[in-house]
Amino acid sequence: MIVAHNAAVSTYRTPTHLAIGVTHVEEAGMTQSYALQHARRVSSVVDNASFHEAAAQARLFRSWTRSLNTFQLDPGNTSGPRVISAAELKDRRNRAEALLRFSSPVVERLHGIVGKAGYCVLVADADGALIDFRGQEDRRKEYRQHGLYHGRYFTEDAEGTSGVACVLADKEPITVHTEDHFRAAFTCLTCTAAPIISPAGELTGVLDVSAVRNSENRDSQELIYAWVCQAAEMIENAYLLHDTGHLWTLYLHRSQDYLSLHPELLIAFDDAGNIASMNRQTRSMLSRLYTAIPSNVQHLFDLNAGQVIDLNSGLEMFPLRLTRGGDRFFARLRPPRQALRTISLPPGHPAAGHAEPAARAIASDRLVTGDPQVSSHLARALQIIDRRIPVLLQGETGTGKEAFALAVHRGSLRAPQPFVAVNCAAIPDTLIESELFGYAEGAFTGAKRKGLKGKILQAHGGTLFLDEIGDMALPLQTRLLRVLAENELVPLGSEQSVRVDINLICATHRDLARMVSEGTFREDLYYRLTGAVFRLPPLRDRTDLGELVDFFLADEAQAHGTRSALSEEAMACIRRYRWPGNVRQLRMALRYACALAAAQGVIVAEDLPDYLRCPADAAPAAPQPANPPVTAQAFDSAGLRPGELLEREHIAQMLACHHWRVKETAKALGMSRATIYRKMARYGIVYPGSASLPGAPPLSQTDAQTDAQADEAD
Ligand SMILES: Nc1ncnc2c1ncn2[C@@H]1O[C@H](COP(=O)(O)OP(=O)(O)OP(=O)(O)O)[C@@H](O)[C@H]1O
Repeated sequence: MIVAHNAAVSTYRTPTHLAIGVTHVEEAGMTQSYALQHARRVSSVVDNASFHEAAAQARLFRSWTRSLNTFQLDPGNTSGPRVISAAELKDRRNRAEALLRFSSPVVERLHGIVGKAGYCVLVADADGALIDFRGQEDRRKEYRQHGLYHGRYFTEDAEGTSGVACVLADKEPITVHTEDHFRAAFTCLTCTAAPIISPAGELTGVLDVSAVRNSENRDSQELIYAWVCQAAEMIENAYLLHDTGHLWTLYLHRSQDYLSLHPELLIAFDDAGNIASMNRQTRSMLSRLYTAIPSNVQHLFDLNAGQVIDLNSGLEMFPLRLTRGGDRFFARLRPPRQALRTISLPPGHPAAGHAEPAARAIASDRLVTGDPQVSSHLARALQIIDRRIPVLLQGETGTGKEAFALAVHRGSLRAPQPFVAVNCAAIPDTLIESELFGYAEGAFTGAKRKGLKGKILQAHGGTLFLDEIGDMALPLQTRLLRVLAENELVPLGSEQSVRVDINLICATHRDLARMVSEGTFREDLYYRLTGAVFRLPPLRDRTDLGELVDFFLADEAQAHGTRSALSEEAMACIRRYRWPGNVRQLRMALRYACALAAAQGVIVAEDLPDYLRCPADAAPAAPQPANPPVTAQAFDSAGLRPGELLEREHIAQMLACHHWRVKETAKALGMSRATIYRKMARYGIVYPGSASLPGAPPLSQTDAQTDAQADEAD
């Protein structure tokens, strides 16, 4: 940072209340006389209104005038910009998480283009605080010394004219080249900045590309100017596309080749054609054509929303002509995301009043939420997830706890960051510690040479999903508690703690409260995990079975190219069954049926798995598997809850259907082999005619590990 050593009284006109002097900074190579000279020039220009009237120059002149007259700043001041505290920077970055999420990849790319030429790339928030920085490693010190670093604060009222300050004032891009800066401290900088406007039309940030001691003239910045404007537009478009996922979005370009790569125009509208949002290019083009920009697509294209949607059906691209001006475009229409439509709650629903803005509600297009209980849970989870409230999901096996957790992650601000899922029951106790916490180089014999980054650290910045948390051993619970309390972890064999920042979602089918009272689950951890608790209903209680069936049939069709329909008889079988394996079992059953029915295209009852087939005239209330598990009657039901009893029954059925081959059963159930072994041990499911599990003892560390590895390889 620039350090002021000395002060000398200047002779130029100074703001009346300031007993100013020119501080000179030898480290920055700036002399006192230079600062004085600059200050005189600024004063004289403002006093004599002698700036050129070119648009940008006029903006600079206005900014100089405000800096000198309104804010009473000293143009001869050579000290650096105000630096905000680390805590304030963190807070600002948190508040601008959405902006950073969309700007980060673009900033990275832009830096890849301009970095080697000596430019750094910065993002300022809407108040002018620099919250993101990319610069060449070997120039960092220099950038920092001149205020081009995160944590610096560039507002016009404090630092006078600068690229960021001008954009904040006028919401227009600008290049502020060397002596265009108001304060002498910044005249060695060349800054080109552009606004980043949110889909709601508000200024949310500023993208800035700057260099120190750029020897080129101002015209040389034209290319940088074009890049910065284009990059800012890319950020805005990404923001808009994310924000309007619940709407129809038209992508338009004059050339069909560029339509997918880089659409010129983006217009988002609802089912009635009301335009909810458009990108900057659309806005500027339409404002040239209309005095007031039309509010419905019908006025733009002479086609109502329904006709535009019809044009799109079955076509990847279609032509569209603007009514006014007659420009022709190639168009693509993105339909609203399904999840958003299914999770919108009816007015009067307890969660409806608190609905977040639509963009936040985009949870996933991979989760069926037609059941009101599921949709209400999802809406609430999305409302709290960005507030660092840990979520606990409860529900029987296969009810979609992991799918739900993933949807919540995808609808959170952390969506671009990793989602890391760990099944605490599937990893042997002896391995789970290193899996979760990682270990340092050479931590123990057999450790990987370079150490291992544990799952918790892999989830840094994103979401960690701990499935079957009730199966975590007490010592590990203690370690996890420490991580959650301190936001730090120490990998095995390391002495250094590492900071971690995660959203935590846990799941269990166990009764954690009961485990706490029995002393098998730590009470303090229980309260840490249960910021919000959602119980996912079993499939037999869900009202959206039909939607789930459609969803899985569509999924199969997409994977295999042929769409199968369900006969009424087959659907009746599906409706009658109790689904102990829940949504997972339904998915696998439909996959099986689609494979058998592939040729004829209609799934009949005979195509369904044995356990599902039931004659229409003898619909059983309880499952009557074609191949009943030999050992079912040997189960000890003591201590198992209804959901667990069903799961036990389901796994036993599936094992019997698959001739007790664990690998195939695991595949059919969509579980890992290690999980099947665990569940067999837990529920006391034994191989027919045997007192132990099939094959070698499955729960030995090596076998379960080998199975887990094999599952990963599968
Ligand atoms: N609402 C849903 N919409 C679409 N697919 C779903 C839904 N719920 C579950 N699934 C699918 O069902 C399968 C099982 O779901 P998932 O693994 O999330 O269940 P789970 O409750 O976590 O199971 P477990 O308790 O055994 O860990 C997955 O393939 C998942 O994608």
